[in-house]
Amino acid sequence: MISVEEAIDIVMSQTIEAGTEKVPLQKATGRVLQENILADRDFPSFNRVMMDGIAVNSKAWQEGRREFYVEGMQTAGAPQQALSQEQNCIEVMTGAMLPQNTDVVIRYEDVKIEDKVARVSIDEVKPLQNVHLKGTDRKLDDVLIHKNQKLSPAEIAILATVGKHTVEVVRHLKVAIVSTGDELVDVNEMPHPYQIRRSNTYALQSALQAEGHEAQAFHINDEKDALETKLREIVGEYDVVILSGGVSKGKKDYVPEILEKLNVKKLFHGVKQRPGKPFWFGVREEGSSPTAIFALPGNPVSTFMCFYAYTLPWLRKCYGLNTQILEANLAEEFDFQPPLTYFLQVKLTMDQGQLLAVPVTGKGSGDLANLLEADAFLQLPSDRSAFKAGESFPVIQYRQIF
Ligand SMILES: Nc1nc2c(c(=O)[nH]1)N[C@H]1C(S)=C(S)[C@@H](COP(=O)(O)OP(=O)(O)OC[C@H]3O[C@@H](n4cnc5c(N)ncnc54)[C@H](O)[C@@H]3O)O[C@H]1N2
Ligand code: MOO
Ligand SMILES: [Mg+2]
Repeated sequence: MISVEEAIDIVMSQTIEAGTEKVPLQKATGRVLQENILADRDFPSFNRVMMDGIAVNSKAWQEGRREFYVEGMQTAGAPQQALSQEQNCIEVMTGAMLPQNTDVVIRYEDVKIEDKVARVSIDEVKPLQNVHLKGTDRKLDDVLIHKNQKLSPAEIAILATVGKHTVEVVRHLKVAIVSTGDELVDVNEMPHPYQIRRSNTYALQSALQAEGHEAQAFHINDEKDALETKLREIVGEYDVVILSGGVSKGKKDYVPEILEKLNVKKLFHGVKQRPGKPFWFGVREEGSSPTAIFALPGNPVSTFMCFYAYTLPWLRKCYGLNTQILEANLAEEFDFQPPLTYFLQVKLTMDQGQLLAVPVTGKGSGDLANLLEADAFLQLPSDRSAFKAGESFPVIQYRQIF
């Protein structure tokens, strides 16, 4: 059996080259950009009025004029007008082009308009006040967003403004999630006393969805022929296969032998950790592109933990993204004797700017209801058995709490 550190190194060394694809802007959030985005015009692209009010010529102002005849109105979305007489003004709206022959905008709040004459009630104006000058934010052809940037709503706004209705991003790998087990029925079914509803595939699909990722779910019973036939198809078609169950010592735990029969190269089986000890990982190099296979132990908390500790950081790395691992302080002392890395379930709180982890142990890796009580797993190293309050350890969060 290998250590958690070795298992992580092996998994992370097996990233898949995802390639690129084009997606519509509305589907681009969370994706990793694969092109540089340039300004298609100056920002702003014209001298833009910043306040609703009147536009005047500063020369007239300097000569002492405080009353201006209103010549017309320049609204947003209309071609630029020109002030014909320097002593006059034009009413202007936010987002409109500043009329030619004007260079100062005075807000309606500082003006009283009666009988087409605007009387200004302030004593001072600054040159170009309330004017957003063409090209002052960014210039035509400036690089606005660099390749490899993960797209958030801020980048989406910029992509929209430069007219990118489709965007080149890192391709999403095709992910299959497969539950195995004769005891499992689907959510819409009523289980017999000896059955349960399958929850792992839904949990994994949801965890991927939270990451903006789609995945197809399958179920296979504990039958060698069915496993071989269906897994052959799935492994042939998908880039990533996440299995749950059938990897331990049971008489119907066929998954490892079937995967090896399908020429999936086993990279490890068994990790010195709790939960998730029987975790199996391998790759199939056959065909045009490799397939990575995460065969996670079926106990719900094990499946859950292994996905967040291994599969998710691996998937992000395939897309050129890092998984930042925070540390949290243990809130109370904790003992764990076996020489295994213990992923302790914890409830996270914030204490004077520090993450604090309160143990909520639950009843083992079959106790999926305990996932509701915790937010994260605190990774306690295998080389010690006593952990003191206040010590800090890496934390793998599955619930975003802040
Ligand atoms: N003799 C030994 N027995 C077991 C060992 C061991 O070392 N020696 N390891 C235990 C550990 S640790 C784990 S974890 C489990 C892993 O079991 P499998 O990966 O073989 O999974 P199954 O046997 O198929 O199922 C285990 C458990 O999980 C439930 N399950 C499975 N899939 C789902 C699902 N999609 N949704 C909800 N629940 C699921 C299943 O009903 C079982 O209760 O093995 C221990 N045994
Ligand atoms: O590894 Mo198992 O996940 O402890 O129950
Ligand atoms: Mg089993």
